[in-house]
Amino acid sequence: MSNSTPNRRITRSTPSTIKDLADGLPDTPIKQMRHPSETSPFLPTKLETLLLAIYPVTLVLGSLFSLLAYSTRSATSKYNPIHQSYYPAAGAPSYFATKKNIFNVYFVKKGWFWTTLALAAFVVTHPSLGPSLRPTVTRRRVQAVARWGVATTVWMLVTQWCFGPALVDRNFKLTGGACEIMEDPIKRAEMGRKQEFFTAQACKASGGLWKGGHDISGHVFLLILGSALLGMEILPAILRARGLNEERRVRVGSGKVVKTRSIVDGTVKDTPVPVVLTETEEEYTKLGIKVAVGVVGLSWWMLFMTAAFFHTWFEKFTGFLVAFTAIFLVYFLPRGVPEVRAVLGMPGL
Ligand SMILES: CCCCC/C=C\C/C=C\C/C=C\C/C=C\CCCC(=O)SCCNC(=O)CCNC(=O)[C@H](O)C(C)(C)COP(=O)(O)O
Ligand SMILES: Nc1ncnc2c1ncn2[C@@H]1O[C@H](COP(=O)(O)O)[C@@H](OP(=O)(O)O)[C@H]1O
Repeated sequence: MSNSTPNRRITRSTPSTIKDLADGLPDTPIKQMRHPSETSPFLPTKLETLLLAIYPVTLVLGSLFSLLAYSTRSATSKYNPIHQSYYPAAGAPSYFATKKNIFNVYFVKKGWFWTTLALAAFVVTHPSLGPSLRPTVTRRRVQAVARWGVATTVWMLVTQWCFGPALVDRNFKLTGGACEIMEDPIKRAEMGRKQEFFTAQACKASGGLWKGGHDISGHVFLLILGSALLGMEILPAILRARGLNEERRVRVGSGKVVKTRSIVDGTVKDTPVPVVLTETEEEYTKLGIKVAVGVVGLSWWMLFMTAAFFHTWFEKFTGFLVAFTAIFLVYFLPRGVPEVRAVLGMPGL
């Protein structure tokens, strides 16, 4: 990747904004006011920070709602930490506080499928990745699938299978958890060797109680990771369609940090080339984005419901932390490490 052409910001002769002025100054107080993402490519831009902040805010508001709302205080059932829900379900404060609610059963419990479907719709229709609805293999499509592959691997290791039980189950056992029927020696003998590595799913399916350990919220993890993945993928397309400025920065081969909008086809350019879309491409742009926004919206609502009616504060916090680690790996690490970016790329770049 060439970086011999200087960045547009550096070549501009007359400063027109306070930020331009600050860029030309040594370490002055104005310069110190710069957003952290302007100095480290690993950090989210102002807009990304604002959007990602929705997650912790939702978790806090949902948890506060469960403490303060009349419906939860007056419910005939109380929150039961072993069942991780209001128990018995018949006295739950809301339809959304029951595990069998239709959105939980068909949307969250199949959440990775819906995330994959929405991403696939965006990848095959959006003109910024390749010709709409044509099976052409482009670099951007391959890299989008690679990012999905890394996120899917993390999702699988955390919630499904990690060379045996998933990480959430291993963590539960490591922190002192066990399946209650395993404590009965007769039942334990009946189960045999196959189920020695017990998982939450196997425990609950055998009528046991999965209790005692720390249970990272799988729902919080999945809903944040899936919706942030879709959000991060479509954000550059939305910004471009609205003619808004792109503020992401990346470290290039020489070690210099440049704005992504000055990179065109892997080369640092003086003037970004404007994107012109045909009418059909615009239609597909809208369709791919609408599907993704729909899945992101429903994920947000279910995250709010999970925060309000399920889990303890700490279980939600660890679910959030694991999801944000995965988001950092897939979307922020490549900005600062050109070698990782060569494989995973970046949405819209
Ligand atoms: C970028 C495009 C992707 C490329 C994919 C390749 C081709 C795609 C072509 C078409 C796409 C159409 C369909 C997608 C087909 C296959 C890929 C999907 C793979 C899956 O994800 S299928 C598995 C679905 N399962 C889930 O989603 C389960 C989600 N549930 C959980 O993770 C857990 O239940 C939990 C975290 C919600 C918590 O569990 P509990 O503790 O409550 O039990
Ligand atoms: N928003 C939501 N709606 C319904 N059930 C939810 C939920 N969030 C969490 N749960 C339930 O709470 C339990 C713990 O979830 P998790 O650890 O995935 O966050 C799971 O119970 P089950 O495993 O009995 O279905 C899950 O279905």
